[in-house]
Amino acid sequence: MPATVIDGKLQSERVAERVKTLASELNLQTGKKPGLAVVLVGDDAASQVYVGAKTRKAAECGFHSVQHTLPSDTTEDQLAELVDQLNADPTIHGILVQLPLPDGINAPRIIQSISAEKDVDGFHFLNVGMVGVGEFANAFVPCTPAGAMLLIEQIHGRDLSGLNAVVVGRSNIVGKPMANLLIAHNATVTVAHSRTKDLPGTVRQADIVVAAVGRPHLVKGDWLKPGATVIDVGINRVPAPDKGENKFRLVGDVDYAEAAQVAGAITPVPGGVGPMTISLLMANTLVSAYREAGLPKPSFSLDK
Ligand SMILES: Nc1nc2c(c(=O)[nH]1)N[C@@H](CN(C=O)c1ccc(C(=O)N[C@@H](CCC(=O)O)C(=O)O)cc1)CN2
Repeated sequence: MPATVIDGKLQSERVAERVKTLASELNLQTGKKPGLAVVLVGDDAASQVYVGAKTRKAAECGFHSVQHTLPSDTTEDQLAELVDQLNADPTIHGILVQLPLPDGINAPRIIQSISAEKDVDGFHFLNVGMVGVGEFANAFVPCTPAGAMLLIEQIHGRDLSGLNAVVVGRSNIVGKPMANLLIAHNATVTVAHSRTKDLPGTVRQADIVVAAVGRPHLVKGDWLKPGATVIDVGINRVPAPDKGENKFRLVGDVDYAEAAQVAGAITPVPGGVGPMTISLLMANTLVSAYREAGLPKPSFSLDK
C-alpha cells in the first residue's frame, strides 16, 4: 500500500493560524505586536525566496515585520552593528540572519552576537545547550527540527518509546538538534552520516528516518523498513531539462517514488518540512514576545 503523505503545508498553516490568534490576543492584552527582523546579506536566489516567505508570513500573522536587505559587499562589522541595533530595539522580539552568509563574513561570530533571548533560529550556544540537556522551557528550538518533530507527532504521537529513529546527517542546524528532540521524546536514536559503515543497513533499522544531508535522492526505497515514517528535510535544486533550458526542480534527500512504495508515511519535497520551518519561526517569535510580556509560554503541539 502506498505511504500516507504527510502534508507539511497543511500542518504549517495550522501552526500559523494558532500564531495569528495568539498574536492578536497579545495585542489585545498589551497593545504590543510580536516583532521579527529578518536580515539577508547578498543575492543568493534561494535565500531571497526564503526571506521573502518569512517576511510575508510574519505580516500575515499580524507581526511587526522588518526585512533588512544588505549588499554582498557588506562587511562583518557593518552586519554586527545592525545585529547590535536589533538586539537593543524593544519592538523586535526575534532576529534572524539568513544563512548562508557571503564568504568573508564569519557566520558563527554574527550568529553568536544575536541576543539569546531574540535568537528565534535557536542557533545561539545558550539555546543549543538548553536543547542538548533537554531544558526546553526556556530554549528556542531550531525551526526545521521543531517542525519535523510536529510532523512525526502527527503519525506517532508525542511518546516515541520503543521506536528506533535514524537521523541521516549531523549538522548543527538540523541533524544534532533533531537527534536531541527525538531522544527527548523517548526514541532510541542513531545519528548516521557520510562516514557511517553500512548506511543502508543502518537506515533499515529505523521506524522513523529523518534525512538531512543535502544529497539528492540519497535514501533509496530498499534502504527502508516497510512501514517506516520518512521525514525528508533535504531541499535540493536539480536540473530539469524536461521543463526547459536552465530549469530546475526541487527534490529531497529521499528517492520519493521508491520510498513511497515502502514507507508507512512520508513527507514530500516541496510541501513537507520546508513550510514547517517558516511557521515554527513565527511560533518562536511569538513565544519570545509572550516571554517579554511576562505571559505564560504557549504550546504548539498539534492535535490530529
Ligand atoms: N537563518 C536561517 N537560515 C537558514 C535556515 C534557517 O532555519 N535559518 N534554513 C534553511 C533555509 N530555510 C529557511 O531559512 C528554508 C528552506 C526551505 C523552505 C521551504 O518552505 N521550502 C519549500 C520550497 C520553497 C522553494 O520553492 O524553494 C518546500 O519545501 O515546500 C523554507 C525555509 C537555510 N538557511
